Amino acid sequence: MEITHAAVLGTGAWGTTFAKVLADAGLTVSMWGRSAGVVDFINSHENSTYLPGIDLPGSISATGDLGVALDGAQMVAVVVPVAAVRETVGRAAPLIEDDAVLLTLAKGLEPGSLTTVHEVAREASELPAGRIAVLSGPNLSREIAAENPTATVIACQDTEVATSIALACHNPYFRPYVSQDVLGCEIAGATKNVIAVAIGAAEGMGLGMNTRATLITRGLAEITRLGTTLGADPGTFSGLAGVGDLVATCSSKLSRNYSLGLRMGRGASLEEALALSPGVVEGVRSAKPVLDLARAHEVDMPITEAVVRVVHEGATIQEMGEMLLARPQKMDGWRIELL
Ligand SMILES: NC(=O)C1=CN([C@@H]2O[C@H](COP(=O)(O)OP(=O)(O)OC[C@H]3O[C@@H](n4cnc5c(N)ncnc54)[C@H](O)[C@@H]3O)[C@@H](O)[C@H]2O)C=CC1
Ligand SMILES: O=C(CO)COP(=O)(O)O
Repeated sequence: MEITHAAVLGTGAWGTTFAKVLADAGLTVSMWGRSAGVVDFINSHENSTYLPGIDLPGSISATGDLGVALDGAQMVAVVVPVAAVRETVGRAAPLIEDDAVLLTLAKGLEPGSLTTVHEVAREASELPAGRIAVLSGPNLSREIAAENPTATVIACQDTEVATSIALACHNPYFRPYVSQDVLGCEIAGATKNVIAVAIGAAEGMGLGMNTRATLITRGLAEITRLGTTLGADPGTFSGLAGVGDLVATCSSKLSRNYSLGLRMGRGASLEEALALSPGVVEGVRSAKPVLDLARAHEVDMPITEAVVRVVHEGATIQEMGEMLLARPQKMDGWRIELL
């Protein structure tokens, strides 16, 4: 199936950037958003609220009417925060064209249900799993909007669907790879945000590159442990959606998760750090669901656990550092696990 017209639900930083990616790949794009002011900005070719300074192509239009946005769309990209996916997809479902495919771009787990975004979208839309794909990778929106080259992963049970979507969003600065490991991509995307909060905090406390490299490496270990226990492909975690996204998110002040940790490491409270964030900080929202999921499957996730203690249980950043360093060493045959 050739996709030439898409709807993008969500007019935040990533939704607007992804609409530009699609437009620069030759599609016409109809965006839907709940804020009339942001819709007007997009129709005047700059989303001054979420993506100031970036000219948007004329092939992007925006509306507050979901039916108008979805009319004729062969692909529906869902780019709202995780907490809004169920409601947004549920409202969109009756209006989605018969053969259209759904693409989810949010990264996190739904609190309470501990469900991945793909699963939430499947439940809310009642579409078969093979018509819902997931996009995840090292995709800091601001860099992509500035047309810095990057790659990503489009994962779907149905490889033909993933390939159609990959062809639709491939442009000179955005290169998609195709995978069937939907679960692995989703677990990688949800968990790296939590690790980024810890790494930002370490940086904010003045710790250096060795600490960062340690936390990235051990973060990847705990992410991979959870993913593979749940049935994901271990290879996903050494690819773009795994280590690729982890490194990007844990190394850039453009990341909201990393920046939140950074501010807290420098002394801000959680509330102060959240108030300064330009958008949703999924690592704070997903930390507890990720830990609950890990505990339900008896998977050890010490860095995630330390973040949960800070963002939900009132521990200080200093206590978080102590929690990680004071962990007893575990002997696993000839190996010593330090974190
Ligand atoms: N910004 C980035 O670089 C990237 C973000 N993501 C993920 O994409 C998702 C969205 O992120 P951003 O666009 O950056 O967030 P954002 O905070 O910049 O924008 C969120 C958008 O969703 C809308 N929204 C929130 N609740 C809503 C609801 N109940 N109904 C309808 N619209 C609602 C807001 O009005 C806003 O337009 C998150 O899960 C994020 O982790 C993934 C990759 C890159
Ligand atoms: O997912 C992202 C990059 O791939 C964006 O990360 P933040 O939500 O931390 O900005």
